[in-house]
Amino acid sequence: MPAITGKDYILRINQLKANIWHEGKKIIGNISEHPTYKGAIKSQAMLYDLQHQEDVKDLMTYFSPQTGDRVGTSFLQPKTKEDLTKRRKMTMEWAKTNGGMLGRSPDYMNTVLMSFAASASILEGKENCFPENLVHFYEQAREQDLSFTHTFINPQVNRSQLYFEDAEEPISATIIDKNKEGLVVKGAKLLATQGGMTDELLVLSPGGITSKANAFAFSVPSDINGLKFITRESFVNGESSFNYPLSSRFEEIDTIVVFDDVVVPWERVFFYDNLEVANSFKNQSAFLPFTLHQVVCRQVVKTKFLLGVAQSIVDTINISEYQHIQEKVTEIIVALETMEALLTKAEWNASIDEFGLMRPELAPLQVASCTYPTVYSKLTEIIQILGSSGMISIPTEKDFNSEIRGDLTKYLQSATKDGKERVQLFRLAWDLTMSAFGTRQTQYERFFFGHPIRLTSELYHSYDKTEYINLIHKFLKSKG
Ligand SMILES: Cc1cc2nc3c(=O)[nH]c(=O)nc-3n(C[C@H](O)[C@H](O)[C@H](O)COP(=O)(O)OP(=O)(O)OC[C@H]3O[C@@H](n4cnc5c(N)ncnc54)[C@H](O)[C@@H]3O)c2cc1C
Repeated sequence: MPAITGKDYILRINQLKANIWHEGKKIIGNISEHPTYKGAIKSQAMLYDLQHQEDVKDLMTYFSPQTGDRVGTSFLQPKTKEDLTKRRKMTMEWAKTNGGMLGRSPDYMNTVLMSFAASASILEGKENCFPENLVHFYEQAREQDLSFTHTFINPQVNRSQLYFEDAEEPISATIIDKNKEGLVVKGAKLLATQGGMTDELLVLSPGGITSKANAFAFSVPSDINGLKFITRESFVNGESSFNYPLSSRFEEIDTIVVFDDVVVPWERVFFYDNLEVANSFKNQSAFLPFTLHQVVCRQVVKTKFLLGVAQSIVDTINISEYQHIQEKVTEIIVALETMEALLTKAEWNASIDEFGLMRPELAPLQVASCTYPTVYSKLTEIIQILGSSGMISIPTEKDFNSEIRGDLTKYLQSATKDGKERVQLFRLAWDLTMSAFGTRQTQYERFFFGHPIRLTSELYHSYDKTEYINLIHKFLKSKG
């Protein structure tokens, strides 16, 4: 099956019947109709529909090298700068439909898989490694347009560097047995965003592991025997897009993943029991530059969304004459231009890598990923400050449909909008920055790619500083 439509996606996800636990109960019935999942599933379905929309289908798809069918552009292994540009435009096209709020739109994980498969040669000849499984699985995912979530973080039991898990039964997902069908895995992983609403779950060991039993990479269908998703509390307060413009549409539920003796079929195993590979594959592969490229594209779109909300508030209550307001909006402009400049530099300096991919320059993308986790929370704070009490005086759609409508329309009017239009804007600003959905977005941007401190440390170690050291040596030797 080539690039799917939204209907295909919904049908497949409903058929899966993954084992999902929500508020103490197992979800029974169609997941696409469940109040917590339905908004995000519908929004994700719209992304798949774009792959078939006449005016953008050439951007959203390309012709499979295997079948000649149209397949999703996020699976494209870029060989030229044009390919890389196409990938950027595709990600931005998808992100525009949700203001960058869907952190795990399918292009994120498709990019992860694409980059891993392109780097499969790293695994060749290494113990307990199956590069051919990885390549074959990528091809299958591309041809069937499979959707993915992933999980790699172990439960937050004890993060001391000296901690070694020695519980009787595994807490972190662990290989407890091997048989002729595959690996037997027991334990848990935190966390999987969109858990239960994707075809597949890609499972990887986190960096810095010390036990072979925790060293693995594989993918399993979301409904495989023994796999359980446990959701957090839902942040969907209702279906009204007036009241909850973002959470009603883009709530990507986060889940804890439990493996109860899950048998991972051998053909789905990419590597296991190999500490050296588990701790190095991610960074040696093309994962970082390509995944960060997708991430920064989405974050640029998200920053534009924030800027649009901020300036709309400024115009609506007419506060643009104040210098500190100008300074605050300018801070968002600076963030946007900085992120775009970093993205442009990464693409400008792209070059063919050892896997034959047109790889964007890594350092500017790393800089973006070190910057955004701290900048994003400042940007949301700016919106809270601009909106002030307006973020609180936000009656609901029901109020506007009641007999007090007249009061609200009159007393909540603004310089440029009637009461209802003004409240609609402020409800958006609230859902973006203050609701449970909004604060989760902030936590997501802080942590979804790992600890900010680890990201800075990685940049420190990978950044080539030789030229600058030589400059100083030369300077010190020179005479005035
Ligand atoms: C909204 C959201 C969605 C997510 N979605 C996914 C997903 O879909 N799939 C997935 O696999 N992961 C996901 N994650 C997990 C994410 O990758 C982790 O949050 C991140 O890697 C940090 O790990 P942790 O949360 O376990 O924090 P911890 O490691 O427990 O850190 C807690 C605190 O201690 C500090 N700390 C811990 N160890 C060290 C150290 N060695 N050096 C310095 N400081 C340290 C951290 O900086 C942090 O401040 C998601 C996270 C969030 C918040």
